[in-house]
Amino acid sequence: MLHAVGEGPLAARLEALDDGGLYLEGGRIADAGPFAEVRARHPEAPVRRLEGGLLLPGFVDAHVHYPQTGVIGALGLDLLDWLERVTLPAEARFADVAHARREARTFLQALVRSGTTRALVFGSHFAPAQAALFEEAAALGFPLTSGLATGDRNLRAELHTTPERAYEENRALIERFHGKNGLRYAVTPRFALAAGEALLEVSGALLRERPDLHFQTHLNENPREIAAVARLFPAARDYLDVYDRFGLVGPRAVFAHDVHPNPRELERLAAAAAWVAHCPSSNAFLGSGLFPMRAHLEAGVRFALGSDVGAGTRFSLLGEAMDAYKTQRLREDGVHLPAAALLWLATRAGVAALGQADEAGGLEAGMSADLVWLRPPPGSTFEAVLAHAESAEHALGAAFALAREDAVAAVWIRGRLVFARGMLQAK
Ligand SMILES: Nc1nc2[nH]cnc2c(=O)[nH]1
Ligand SMILES: [Zn+2]
Repeated sequence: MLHAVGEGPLAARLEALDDGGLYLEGGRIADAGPFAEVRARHPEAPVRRLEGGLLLPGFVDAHVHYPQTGVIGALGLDLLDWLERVTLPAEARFADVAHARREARTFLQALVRSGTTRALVFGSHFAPAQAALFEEAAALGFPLTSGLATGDRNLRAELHTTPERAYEENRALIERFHGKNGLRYAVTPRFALAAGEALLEVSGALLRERPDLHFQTHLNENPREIAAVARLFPAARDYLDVYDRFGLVGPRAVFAHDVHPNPRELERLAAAAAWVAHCPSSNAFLGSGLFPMRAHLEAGVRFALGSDVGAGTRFSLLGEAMDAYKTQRLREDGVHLPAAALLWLATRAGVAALGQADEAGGLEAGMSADLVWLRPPPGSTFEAVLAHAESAEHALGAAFALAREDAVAAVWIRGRLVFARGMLQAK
């Protein structure tokens, strides 16, 4: 078993035990260490043996879209055309709540089968569809942070709301779900291109009324998008400033992408202790660009990893970590990311972005028992490489390169088995 420790991606170290043991109590890790020692301290406890493979903390996805599972893989488009031609039509179908509920189940299953045990999820534009997601997450015991996506221009008419309606629907959803059953609410205007001033004002008002809410949106993803935002908000200094003027830039905010920031925006994100969700497979897929990680690190801007499904090409945070690594290899100023940094980004960074760093992200005593057991499918390349791995770094590197959904053997959230290969879902 292994996890990453340390204060940031570049300070991260791996802690690994060949024959480790965890003692679970009330959904938490109550004791951890070498198996023989943990066993000796808890001689009566029932034992579940996990032979082979790697036991890791569950992954945390800091940016993923609930209504977009079905659009993964729509080739050949950049952000604005992809939204108009493929994604917004698919999202319009969530007006049908029966469709939405089926998709909510599929979406949550896709997360857990990929080893994701917590996530910040971009919601649907339809309040009943959003309620269905919260209900399904509560039924599964998935610690979801999410909110109603809102926009009042430049989408499709069916997806548009009004500032008044957005306020009322947000309030009702917050009342029903926030802080209950492990669910948390995030105010979620889609992006500045789709949100008029009054809608952004409503978003700020909701955050002022309830300072324990989270906030998420998109930022600086694509040059055409950035130019359009500048035309819509001529008084704003830059893209981030559009949000800042409405009180939306703070430590509980997560801005997806930020592929093309200017130095002022980086400085402001750092000063506000806001988070960026780096979504490498999406940025490659839509041709949005190569994330300037060094500039974020040098400015002191914190970032986590997001799959950004459906522009992202799979739910696996192992895959996103590999793509983050490759993206840096492709930049002249790229940051070298060792295995410990990638694991830190896939676990500790996401929980910190969600304000849950003390709750999950590692295997130390006191943490929620959110676990993923990777075991190579028999005959797989992952199995062959793992057999040769002589260090935890190499084993983990093989997992980032090769392990995807089919290598996830079992997943626990708060100590409860939520997925085991071969079973639809273990309750
Ligand atoms: N990648 C991505 N960027 C967006 N910007 C606004 N909406 C979206 C979306 O659905 N996906
Ligand atoms: Zn997104």
